[in-house]
Amino acid sequence: MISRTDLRGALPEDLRHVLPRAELDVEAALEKVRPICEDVHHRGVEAVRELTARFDGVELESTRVPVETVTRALEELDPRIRAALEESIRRARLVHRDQRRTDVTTQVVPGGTVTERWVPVERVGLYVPGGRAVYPSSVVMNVVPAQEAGVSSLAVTSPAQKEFGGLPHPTILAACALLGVDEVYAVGGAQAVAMFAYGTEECPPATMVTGPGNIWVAAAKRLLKGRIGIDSEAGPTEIAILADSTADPVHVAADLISQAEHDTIAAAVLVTDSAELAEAVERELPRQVAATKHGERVTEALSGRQSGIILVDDMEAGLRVVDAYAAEHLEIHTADAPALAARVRNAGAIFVGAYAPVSLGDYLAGSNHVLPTGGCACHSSGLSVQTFLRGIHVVDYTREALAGAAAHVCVLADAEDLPAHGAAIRARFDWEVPS
Ligand SMILES: NC(=O)c1ccc[n+]([C@@H]2O[C@H](COP(=O)([O-])OP(=O)(O)OC[C@H]3O[C@@H](n4cnc5c(N)ncnc54)[C@H](O)[C@@H]3O)[C@@H](O)[C@H]2O)c1
Ligand SMILES: N[C@H](CO)Cc1c[nH]c[nH+]1
Ligand SMILES: [Zn+2]
Repeated sequence: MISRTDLRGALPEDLRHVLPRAELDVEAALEKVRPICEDVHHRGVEAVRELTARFDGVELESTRVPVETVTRALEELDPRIRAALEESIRRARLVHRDQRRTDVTTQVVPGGTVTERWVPVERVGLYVPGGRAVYPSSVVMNVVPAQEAGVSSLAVTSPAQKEFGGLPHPTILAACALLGVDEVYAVGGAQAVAMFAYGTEECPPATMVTGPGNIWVAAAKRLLKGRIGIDSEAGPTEIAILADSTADPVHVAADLISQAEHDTIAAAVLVTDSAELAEAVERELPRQVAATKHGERVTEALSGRQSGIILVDDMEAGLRVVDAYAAEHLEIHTADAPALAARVRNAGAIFVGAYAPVSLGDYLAGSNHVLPTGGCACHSSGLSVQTFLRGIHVVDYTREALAGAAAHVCVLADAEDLPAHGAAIRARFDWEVPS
């Protein structure tokens, strides 16, 4: 069900070949999504409708969900789901509120200051997945940081669902209403990203698109980045677990399965220095998979090349492996988990010890679950308030402060053979700026 690679005795230099990502990677998907995005660019809403019919089997009359439908979804929401969503929102707000930035003014010289002013982007399109599973929790994870950042125009999009009359799943609509978002579209996949990038007759363009999605959504974000701002490439889910002999194989197997459940190309990786744990997890996986609802999907994900158990000599080697892999989620199940966690350099989010499973972070830890995948965790962060902010430097110098910098500016301008830069300084003074 899951492959095992023994790296004991020799850890190869290039760990990327040991831990390949899914066969169908974002780069390969780019060629498929390019014509989709071009079609939306040139034909607008007509193309979005046709693509929705092709990929989601729904003939949309309008891509926009009526506001009354969004409001009604909340009225009809199961009170237990409402209570859980409210608690999820409350905890996420606590964490994301603390991420807000204050403007900082630095006095560089008397009369010369630089202020970093934090300004939210104007309009964001928030993607909420809805293909194999539905993700009201991703409404919370997208909307809360955008709101805390002060974004004034928020639109949510999620795939049209055949069984719900071509609307996104009602719990997704209810979560939007709970958070005060009433601009919602029934569009999924690459065409949704293109809709926000170019705008259509029914959806004004956005400055930025964020949110998780499958390989097609991640590829569209990579393709249109620049035309529109994006967060990280939050594609097919990954979990890596770094564990020693103290780990409980039942917990480890359950957590691997919990994330394999997302997608047939989800990745579940165990890195351990304990052959006994590896064997116990190998025995435990089929037992738990047999009892899980999405067993077929989980089996495909676990048996894919992107998943596996890696045996290493010790935790030092284990750390090198997980850092090279840069997982979206990294769980640490070891004797001194906090100390080891503090040494990890590359991961979207780290879950410390036996009582912080990824499932907690998916819904209720207060942390954000929109996280970088495909190795992007070595250079990108998960979704946060910062994602929606731009730091603008405001430069304010008096005549005297400029005079104090003039000679150095002119020397550097000459050194770069850009004399007009120096001339712009000289033009402000009636004395000759020495060069
Ligand atoms: N990294 C993260 O933060 C994070 C968080 C939550 C979920 N996820 C991931 O999000 C993904 C959700 O995927 P999903 O499929 O359930 O929903 P999704 O909404 O991402 O994708 C569904 C859409 O994909 C499009 N599509 C389907 N097949 C296609 C094809 N062959 N060609 C082009 N477009 C196609 C359809 O238009 C459909 O609307 C999973 O991979 C999950 O692991 C990631
Ligand atoms: N594990 C996903 C992030 O990759 C997030 C999620 C939402 N719902 C359940 N799980
Ligand atoms: Zn999950």
